[in-house]
Amino acid sequence: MSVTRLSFPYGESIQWFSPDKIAELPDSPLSKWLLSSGSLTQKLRSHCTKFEVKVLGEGTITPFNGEFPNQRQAWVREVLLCLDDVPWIFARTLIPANLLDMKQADFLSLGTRPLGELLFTTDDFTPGKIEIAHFTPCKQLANLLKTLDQAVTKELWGRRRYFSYNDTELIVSETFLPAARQLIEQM
Ligand SMILES: C=C(O[C@@H]1C=C(C(=O)O)C=C[C@H]1O)C(=O)O
Repeated sequence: MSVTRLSFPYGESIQWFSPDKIAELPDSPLSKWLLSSGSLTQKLRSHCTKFEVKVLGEGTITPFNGEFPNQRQAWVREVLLCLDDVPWIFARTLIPANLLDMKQADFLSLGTRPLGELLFTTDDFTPGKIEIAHFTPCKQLANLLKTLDQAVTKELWGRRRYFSYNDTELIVSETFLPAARQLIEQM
């Protein structure tokens, strides 16, 4: 899989909704994955022999309009979570500058370790609300999926979770790629 950091960021401006505002969530088990609490990494690891985080890019950039209210800039980390060499999740994490300052070593040294190892192994971060989106990728994300040979035949589903740390919070969004949806729907 040859993706380049030159195209970072891959994320797109997406409309997120509270789950109860979505007329029709996808059939289970996908909706169970979208709404599941706990570490997604842990859940993914139980469905593969080889779990890998491929970092697409990280850096301080401007979030999309409305993506991260009151944050003109944020540390953004985009990764692919791969199960047995198949990319399942495109994840985009937004970390506000004040939180990055407090936990710089943790976040900047993550590399190919999953963020979940940081968020779920200490009591520092409190999981908050989940929002859901379903969308047709265009531009960067669509191009990324082309390079991954994952044709988009139907809308993608994603979720984003808020994690609070003292009086600030980070946002983790996870988009389920076509390969993941196909395999989850066979479960
Ligand atoms: C938040 C978690 O961490 C996962 C790992 C990520 C990363 O390494 O950037 C991003 C999103 C998550 O799916 C988790 O495991 O639930």
